[in-house]
Amino acid sequence: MIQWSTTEAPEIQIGDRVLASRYFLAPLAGYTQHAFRVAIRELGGVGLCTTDLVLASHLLSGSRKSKALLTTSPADQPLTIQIFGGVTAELVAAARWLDQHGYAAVDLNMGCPMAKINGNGGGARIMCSPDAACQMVAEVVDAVSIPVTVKMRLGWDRDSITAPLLAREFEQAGVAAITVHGRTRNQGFGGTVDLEGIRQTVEAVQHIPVIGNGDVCTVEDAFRMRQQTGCAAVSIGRGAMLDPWIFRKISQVVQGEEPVSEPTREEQIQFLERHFTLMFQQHELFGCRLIRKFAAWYGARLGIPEDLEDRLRRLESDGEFQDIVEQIRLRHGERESSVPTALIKTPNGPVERW
Ligand SMILES: Cc1cc2nc3c(=O)[nH]c(=O)nc-3n(C[C@H](O)[C@H](O)[C@H](O)COP(=O)(O)O)c2cc1C
Repeated sequence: MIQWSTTEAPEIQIGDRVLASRYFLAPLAGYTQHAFRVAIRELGGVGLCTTDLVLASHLLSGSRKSKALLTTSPADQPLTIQIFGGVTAELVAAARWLDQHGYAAVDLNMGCPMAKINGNGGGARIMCSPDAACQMVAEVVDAVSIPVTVKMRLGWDRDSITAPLLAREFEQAGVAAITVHGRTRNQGFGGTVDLEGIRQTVEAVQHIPVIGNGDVCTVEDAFRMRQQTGCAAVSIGRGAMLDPWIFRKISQVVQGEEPVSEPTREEQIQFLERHFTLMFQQHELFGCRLIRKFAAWYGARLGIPEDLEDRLRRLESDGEFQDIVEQIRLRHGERESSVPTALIKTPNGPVERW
């Protein structure tokens, strides 16, 4: 077990917000909707959640999809809204709209590697034009009174590592914090995270918190990220779907409550039920479709037998869900494989095709 100093304050300040924990849920488009955020917050230890990325022009036109992504509740705080787009005027207008409608913070996506996002001029593509990126960020910061943060990768490729330079410039422009996923755009989700690259970004700024991100799947990974990079906080994406209790466990270690407790069998089943209930409350029958993609992430961790994981992946109705849960209660842990099915599911193949 990697030890962690218990003398450090557990909370962190980003702009005018004081967050109770330094361990955040990273945005995962298609997964980190309201239902997942609330279900995971209820387990404890989450300092901040961020929405899936919302296209600025869709937010402004009030599209149904963007409204669903902006859905929040008192149980879903603190929350940051992430926007993206290649047109500065749209990003400025979207950030202003969020400010005027009571949202507490806005995050600009400069990290997404997907072709359709980069084709819009958004996502990681922006990092290729540092002057334009700085201008864009400065205009958004100047337009709002809420904290503006930026999520980025280390750069476009190995020969173009721009994160440290951009972080320094963004701090000057008034950005409140920066999250760095320790991979380049061309790495996609392959290879390993470059902790040295994150460290260089941490060292490039003067005061603002840098949040380290990438491949944190255990409590040890989280503390290693902090020790080796010096980052002020850690954001966890896929690791939270593979183990929704990761934040609670980190918080137990931070508070000196070792050994950390693993969720009981009943807690695991109740988590699945809670996530589904929240999803169904918001989306009704469509919630069944949305919960399907979690099956591959949850199966191994929640002790779901493979055949029931497969049924969850094809879920059609509330009644069927109740039946599956009843079966899981009877057959919890009866699995051939303890490797989560989802671990082979991140984008692969030539990067141009994503
Ligand atoms: C399915 C999926 C969807 C993602 N969606 C977003 C997104 O909407 N916004 C964003 O900034 N990053 C997004 N990311 C990147 C993650 O936030 C994170 O940077 C990356 O997965 C590395 O962290 P992890 O290893 O903890 O998952 C996504 C990643 C995945 C796998």
